[in-house]
Amino acid sequence: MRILIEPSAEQAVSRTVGLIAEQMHRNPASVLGLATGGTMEAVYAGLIEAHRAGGLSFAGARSFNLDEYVGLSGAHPQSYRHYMQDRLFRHVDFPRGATHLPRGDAEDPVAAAQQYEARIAAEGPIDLQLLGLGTNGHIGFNEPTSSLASRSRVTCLAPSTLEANSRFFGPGEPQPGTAITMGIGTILEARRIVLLATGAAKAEAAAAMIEGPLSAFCPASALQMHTDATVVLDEAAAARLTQRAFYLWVARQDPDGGLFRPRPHGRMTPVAN
Ligand SMILES: O=P(O)(O)OC[C@H]1O[C@](O)(CO)[C@@H](O)[C@@H]1O
Repeated sequence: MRILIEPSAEQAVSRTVGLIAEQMHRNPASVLGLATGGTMEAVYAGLIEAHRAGGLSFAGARSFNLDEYVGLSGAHPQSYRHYMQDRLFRHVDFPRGATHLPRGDAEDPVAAAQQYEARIAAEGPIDLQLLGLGTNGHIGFNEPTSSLASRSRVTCLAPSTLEANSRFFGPGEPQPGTAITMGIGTILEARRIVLLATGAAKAEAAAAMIEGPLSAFCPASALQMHTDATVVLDEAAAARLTQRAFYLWVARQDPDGGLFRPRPHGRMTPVAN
C-alpha cells in the first residue's frame, strides 16, 4: 500500500487526477472503475479540465461504476448514473455505451447484480479502480461486516451511511436503503487501486484502513492485501495515522514510484511484484 499525504484537499485531488491521467496516457484503452460521492466531484472537475485543455481523452476507454441505488432509474436526479452523466460523462469523450453502472431499476436487482459481475468479468479486468472512503470504512456500498471476498450483490446501507448521504436528498424525498454494489473481492481484482479520502471526518476510517487489522469491520482494510493500492490523503484525513511522519519520509524518498507496504513497528518493505 502506497500512502501519499498531501498538504491540502486540493493537492490530494490534483494528485488523484494526475494518477488517472497517467493511467490513460499509459493505456488509452483502459477499463476504469469509477466512484461517486462528494469527494469525487472535484476529481471529475479536474479530469474535465484536463480533457478540455487537450491532454486527456477517454475515447478508447470503458468504465464500470462501483454502485447504484436500488429502485432509482438512471434518469432520477439522485441516481449514480445521473451523478456520473452530470459530473463527468457528458463533458468528456467516452464512446457511446462504454460507461456502465448497475441497473438500479431492474425488476430483479439480485439478477442485475449477478449480470453486472459477469459483465465486469467479461470486459475486465479493471485497470484502475478509483475509490472513496466511507466514514465507517466502507468502499463502494460494502458496509462493515461485508465479506472481504464478496462479489457484486444487493446490500443494505448502514444507518451512518444513510445519515451521511441524506444531504444529497431533499426534505421528504425518499432515500433508498438498498443498493447494488461491486463486492470487495470484485474490487480487489482491479490491477491498480487509487483511494482518495480528504477531511477530518475520514481520519479514523483512514487509520483503520491503513494501520488497523485486516477486518470485515473496516471493509477498506482489504486494500492491505492488494499489491498495487495507492491511498491519497490530505493532512486532515491523515491526522490519526500513528506512522504519518514515516509515510511522509517514504514518499519523499520515492515520490513517484515504488510500492511500499506498512509493517508493524514502522518498518516499510518494498513489495516485490
Ligand atoms: O465522498 P463522500 O461523499 O464522503 O463519500 C464517500 C463514499 O461514500 C459513498 O458516497 C457511499 O456512501 C461512496 O460512493 C463514496 O466513495
